[in-house]
Amino acid sequence: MQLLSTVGYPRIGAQRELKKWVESYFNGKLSKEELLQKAAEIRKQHWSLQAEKGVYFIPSNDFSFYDTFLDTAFLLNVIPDSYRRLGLDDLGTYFAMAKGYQDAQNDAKALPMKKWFNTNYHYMVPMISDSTKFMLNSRKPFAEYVEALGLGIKTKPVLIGPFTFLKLSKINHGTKTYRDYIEDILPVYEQILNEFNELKADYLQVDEPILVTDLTAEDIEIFQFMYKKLLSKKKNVKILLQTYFGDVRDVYEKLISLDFDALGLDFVEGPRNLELIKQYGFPKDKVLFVGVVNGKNIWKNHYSDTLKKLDFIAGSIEKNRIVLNTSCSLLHVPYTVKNETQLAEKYKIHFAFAEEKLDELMELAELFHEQAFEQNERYIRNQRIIKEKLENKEYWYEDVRKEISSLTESDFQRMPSFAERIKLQKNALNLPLLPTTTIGSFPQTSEIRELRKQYKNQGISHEQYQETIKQKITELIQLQEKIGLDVLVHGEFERNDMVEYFGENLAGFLFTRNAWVQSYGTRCVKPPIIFGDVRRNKAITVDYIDYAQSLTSKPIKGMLTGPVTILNWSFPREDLCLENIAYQIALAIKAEVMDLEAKGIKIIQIDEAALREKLPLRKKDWYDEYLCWAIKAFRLVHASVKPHTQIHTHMCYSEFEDIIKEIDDMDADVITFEAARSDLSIIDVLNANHFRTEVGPGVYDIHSPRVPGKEEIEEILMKMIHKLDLKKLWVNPDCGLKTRGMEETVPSLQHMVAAAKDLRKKLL
Ligand SMILES: CN1c2c(nc(N)[nH]c2=O)NC[C@@H]1CNc1ccc(C(=O)N[C@@H](CCC(=O)N[C@@H](CCC(=O)N[C@@H](CCC(=O)O)C(=O)O)C(=O)O)C(=O)O)cc1
Ligand SMILES: N[C@@H](CCS)C(=O)O
Ligand SMILES: [Zn+2]
Repeated sequence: MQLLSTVGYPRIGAQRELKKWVESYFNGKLSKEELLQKAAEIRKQHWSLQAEKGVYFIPSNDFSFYDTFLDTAFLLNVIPDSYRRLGLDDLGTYFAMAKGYQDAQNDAKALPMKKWFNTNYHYMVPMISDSTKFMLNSRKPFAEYVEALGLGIKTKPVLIGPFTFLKLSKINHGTKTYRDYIEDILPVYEQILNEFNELKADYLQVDEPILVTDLTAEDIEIFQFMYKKLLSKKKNVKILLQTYFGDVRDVYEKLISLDFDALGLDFVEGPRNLELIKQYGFPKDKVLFVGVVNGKNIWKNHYSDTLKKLDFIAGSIEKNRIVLNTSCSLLHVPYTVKNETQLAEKYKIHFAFAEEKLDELMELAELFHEQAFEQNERYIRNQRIIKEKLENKEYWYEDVRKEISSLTESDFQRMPSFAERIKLQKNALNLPLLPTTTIGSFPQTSEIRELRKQYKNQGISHEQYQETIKQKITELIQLQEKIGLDVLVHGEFERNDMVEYFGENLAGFLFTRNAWVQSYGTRCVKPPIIFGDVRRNKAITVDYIDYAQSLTSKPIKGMLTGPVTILNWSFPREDLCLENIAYQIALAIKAEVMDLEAKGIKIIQIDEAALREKLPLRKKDWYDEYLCWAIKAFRLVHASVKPHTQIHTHMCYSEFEDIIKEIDDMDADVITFEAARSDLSIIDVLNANHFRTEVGPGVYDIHSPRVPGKEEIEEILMKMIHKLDLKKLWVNPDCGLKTRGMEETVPSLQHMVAAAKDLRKKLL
């Protein structure tokens, strides 16, 4: 029988228990001992479930209180002095790195956070400097291995590999590169290997996902050097080199020649891995962990397609050296379909969340071994469900399809040119120099969330809900006027999430009650599911935004989420063309834009927070596979507005260096984005590329409760002014304020407005 494996399992709990416990610990409502105890209980549940479902290679050390990359930094003692100096206990230091720490004496910023490859998960970026002393600083991987053994479960401990760790860390030293830390990091990994050897672990999973990205000749040489050295110290514990999110074309030949015991390859996002096996073969002394169950999407596995892949692989490798695996960690999918009690069975049959994916592994193993698998009832059922999905006409909109097929170039081209319309907009808006604004959301207090819960559970009527939201909007308009902001927002109080909310209000989407996925730390998202064609049947945001504008003479910025972001933060159908889905969503959001404009809204922001995220991991695919339609989808949304309507967009992450021209080509009038957490490096990029669009690089980081001082913001603005055209500069935070409390939001915005006002005086 085929052995089964998972790369990792979700850890937040089926009802987000871990998130709630950690937050209770932050609020002082749960003691450290209670938190540790509850964490052990949830780990036990995950291990036991996987054992029950027949998984042989069950991961351990995939659990984390915040992020496994941060755990690795902590394990390797990559802890900057600024956190050590706080004198906190281990857990306190760990959370200070995650969230920042501020008290009367101390002010430590959180570590930077970045997107984990092309997912909506964020990892904490370790900071390596000359004072970093690599050494074993935590017992976590060993303790969890022993904990599982105590339950009678022998796990496969999981570690981020040294190569990926160094490549994704920030080296805080002018001249040094990651290469300079190889000799420091390897002895710690050697020690880890030795300890697992002493603990008699069978297999250690070492994750090196960076191998699926473009590597230079130097990278490859370093990778080889590191593993030759490390593997030469290997004893009994076997090493599984695990990759995911793509293929390993740059290093496959090296991987098969190194002394790994097993390789883990992704055959969902890395179809080219099949060709590599065919072309170069697969050594007789290794085991192949075959990632065929998609760890990133929630659609049922297409057994017939998967069995074809497995058959192909079995042409080069005997079945007893093949382990059936998930394509990546199941961290990126929700827990179980079972908890979707409000979703009709006719939809649910199409989904496999983490728990159901374990069943899929088991069924695939059975089918893989059967000569006559086509007669197996599991196979027949799977074929029937897939067919039903393809033929389903419930969300099939001929009008939308027709509109898309008749689009011409002019539908993507806004007129007149940027230079002409920006003048008209400046006259119409009459804003001061360095206009101040926010990104859209204001604190989502527990009061608002509780209100929405009541509404969803039919505890209050639609009118009561709407009334209270409008009350909140009224208070927020007054607050923003008092703070002195120039362009106001309605606060997004009616939205559970910037994507899920639109999914709930567009035909073609399904939404869930419990399908939570971790985004960062304790923060989760519930991606809507794109089930068919997308259409806007009714206006979505117009009523609230129109109401907000009726309360003030200052401009209200109408707030929408863009098509690429809605697509990227949903679970799209795997059998439909992404470009087409993006255009369908674009037409729906365009209708919303036109309605807002008709109501007299002068500024409309179309957030494309996730545009950068799904850029293919291989540079050569960037344009043809993605940007060519992603940029067009955005342009389609706003191409028809009047010249004096100002279009803003927002992106949370500043790693735009290589696609800066394409971002300018989105043809927005203003773009706001994250900058504070990335040392304002984006400013040089904008400067060097003569960026045309007006810009609002964030002046403070909203991911931490830390309140920035007025002088600090002024200093940041001065740096921006030195490099960017003063007349094109906006002043705003990095991102929306939904995760913050009012207590820090108000002083932060007051400082921001005061800094802008002071500078205006100085500069005029
Ligand atoms: C900008 N970001 C976003 C990303 N992806 C998205 N889909 N959306 C984003 O905004 N990716 C990149 C970043 C990630 N950033 C964040 C920031 C904040 C969160 C977050 O706060 N998530 C919330 C859940 C939000 C939500 O859906 N809330 C619902 C349900 C609220 C709830 O839990 N209700 C309780 C009752 C009330 C209570 O006790 O508070 C319940 O049902 O029991 C809502 O508001 O209605 C989180 O809690 O994690 C995510 C990503
Ligand atoms: N308008 C959204 C963008 C977040 S990326 C917000 O302010 O939360
Ligand atoms: Zn943002």
